[in-house]
Amino acid sequence: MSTFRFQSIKETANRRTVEVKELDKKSVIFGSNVFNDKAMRQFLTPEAYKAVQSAVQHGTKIDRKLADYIAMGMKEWALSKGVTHYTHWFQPLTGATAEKHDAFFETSFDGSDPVEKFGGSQLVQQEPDASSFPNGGIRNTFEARGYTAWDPTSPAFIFGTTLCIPTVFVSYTGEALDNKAPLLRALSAIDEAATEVAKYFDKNVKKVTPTLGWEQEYFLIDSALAASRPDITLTGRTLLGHASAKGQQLEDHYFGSIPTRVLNYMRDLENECMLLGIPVKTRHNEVAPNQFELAPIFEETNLAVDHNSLLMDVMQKVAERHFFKVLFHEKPFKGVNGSGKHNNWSMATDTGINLLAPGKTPMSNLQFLTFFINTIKAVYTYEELMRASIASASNDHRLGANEAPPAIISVFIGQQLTKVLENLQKVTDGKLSPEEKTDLKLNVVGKIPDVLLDNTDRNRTSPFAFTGNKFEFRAVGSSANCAVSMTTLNSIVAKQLKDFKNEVDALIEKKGLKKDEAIFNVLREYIKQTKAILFEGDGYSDDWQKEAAKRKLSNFKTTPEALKAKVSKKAMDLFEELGVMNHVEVEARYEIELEEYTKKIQIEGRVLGDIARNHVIPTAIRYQNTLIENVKGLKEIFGKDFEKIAKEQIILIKEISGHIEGINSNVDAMTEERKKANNLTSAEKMAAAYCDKVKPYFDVIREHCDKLELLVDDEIWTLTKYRELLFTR
Ligand SMILES: NC(=O)CC[C@H](N)C(=O)O
Repeated sequence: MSTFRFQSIKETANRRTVEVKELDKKSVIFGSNVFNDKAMRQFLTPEAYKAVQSAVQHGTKIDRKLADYIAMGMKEWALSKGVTHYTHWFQPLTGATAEKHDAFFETSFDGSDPVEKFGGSQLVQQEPDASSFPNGGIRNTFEARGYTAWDPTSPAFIFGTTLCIPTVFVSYTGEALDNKAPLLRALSAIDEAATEVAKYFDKNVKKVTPTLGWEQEYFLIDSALAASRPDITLTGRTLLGHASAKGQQLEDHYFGSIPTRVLNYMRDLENECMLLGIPVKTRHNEVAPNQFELAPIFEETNLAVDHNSLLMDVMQKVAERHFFKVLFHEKPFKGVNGSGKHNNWSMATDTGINLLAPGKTPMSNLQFLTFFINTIKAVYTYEELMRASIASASNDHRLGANEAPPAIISVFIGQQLTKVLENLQKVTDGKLSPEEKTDLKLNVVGKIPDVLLDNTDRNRTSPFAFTGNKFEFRAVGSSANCAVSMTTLNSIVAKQLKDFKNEVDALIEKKGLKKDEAIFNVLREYIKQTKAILFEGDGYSDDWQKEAAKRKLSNFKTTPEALKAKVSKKAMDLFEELGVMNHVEVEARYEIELEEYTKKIQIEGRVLGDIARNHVIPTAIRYQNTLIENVKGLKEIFGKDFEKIAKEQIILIKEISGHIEGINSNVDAMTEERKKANNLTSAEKMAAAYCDKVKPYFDVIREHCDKLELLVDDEIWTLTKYRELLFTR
């Protein structure tokens, strides 16, 4: 009997739900562990409070003395909540979060004067010895050390007994070594560009804030079952396993009643989120068995990104209390839905207007159309960069099936807006007659209903869908740090809005057009130019693949191919012009992502070889020996008639040998390809070799293993099966 598998199943079957401590109402506990406005007013001097506010709102610098006062207040607040340590909390280019805790506690060298200390210098800047994080050559090239610097726009928070201070991670020469610094620069670029355009419609606008509401999909697997699978433990996904007879075909899990054990986990998690100020709102069962989703209320993008990164960490920690393991991988199980992290994005003005929501007047609708069409134009111009921004080894498995968008980037806008764009396209070139203006006001911009048909989920195959008052970037993967896709999206729209402003101003100045005439003229041209990116149909159909090729849209199915757009001249120019990243920072990220891809496939290859040889083959041989014994016995009893009686067993014995041979020869061939790939010197070539030469063996090896799973006696099969992983909760 394969003890580990059955022990795990038994352990899971005996699980009790873990009780969750009831806390006060959400509105009462929300943000209790955040150094938010309320805490700041209580613990900071008025000058210190003002300094933080001004840094948050206007990006002003905080002087050293005030930093000392802020640190003091922060420490007092933290100590009042039983905190012992502090850490600069940052997001290195591993995609995860990083922290190194230091105690407040200090003594003099002879052990006297023990005291809790935390000064402005510790708050503002730290130099973690973080030399082992990926840096893509930045730090070697410049021999620069890295340091973390306080980001006052994202408030400090307490997790456990540690005060966490959100920071950027940069080298002494100024290059960003993390995901947050470029994001902050992109957010500032779009603020500047969008504010200028918004001023066409309302002179009072002083700031535009991009907003983000992510939806986090995930799988929840019992921790004992997860631990029984080396592939889940080491790669976050199953590398083999025959499909369960029942999967998601009955659609009985989606939005179904949430299993009690899971619900308790969710409640516990939500309590933690409330304390941390993460405004989680929605929870439900997703489509695949054991798949779930959690979504917050949208927030300012920097905060939303921090909250998502923090959440992923908290989710795993809370899961341990409930004997679950969270799988964030985009495709942990073959044949059922994968997990996305749909990024709902919009822009809001400091006057309280959502720039992607239609308004009540023709002018506010023209404002909406301006931002709407500019976003479409940005995606059209930079579709390859958008694809690159969501590329990863794990997302490659998800794209193109089971309600995840294909690798071709397109924009879905729905019928109503398609018609509006068709009409706008007919606007006269140059000056407009009074009749035409009235007609436009009444019948085009005046006809956009203030509540657009909610298109959410209407087209699940669209990578970038307009959903009534925001765009939903559906292609983002569940394990991704949203900073990467959000840096790209906000940068491309910033650049587009800058160009738009220049074009409109030129028409006003040089051709003497009125402001609204100029806007109509530029938008008309954009509509004509960007048609290729609009697509309303089935993203999975072969017709779309052909049609997209005709429209010259990119269709990069794998990460190494897709990533190339990141270092194209077009991308470098974009990021450099906006001051988001210089070419060193862009190239470093490209290199890091290629290396990450290579390493992930390398690890998967090794794990698969190991499981196939050390679990599957020995088990298959054990079963084959039983069959051989059986055949021998039959021969002993039945003599020459045994062949007829043992016919099926003999076929099975041969079949098993065939699969064993299939596994062995392909694992050997895969290992050979890995060796060859490892000898390549460029990161680009190595990633391509792992993708094109090594990875194709995964399916072949898996096929043999999965066939054997069906043949071999269930009692001795060592690997926990799909039906057990997906249906035991
Ligand atoms: N219901 C849904 O929206 C499913 C989305 C799907 N899980 C994805 O990969 O994006």
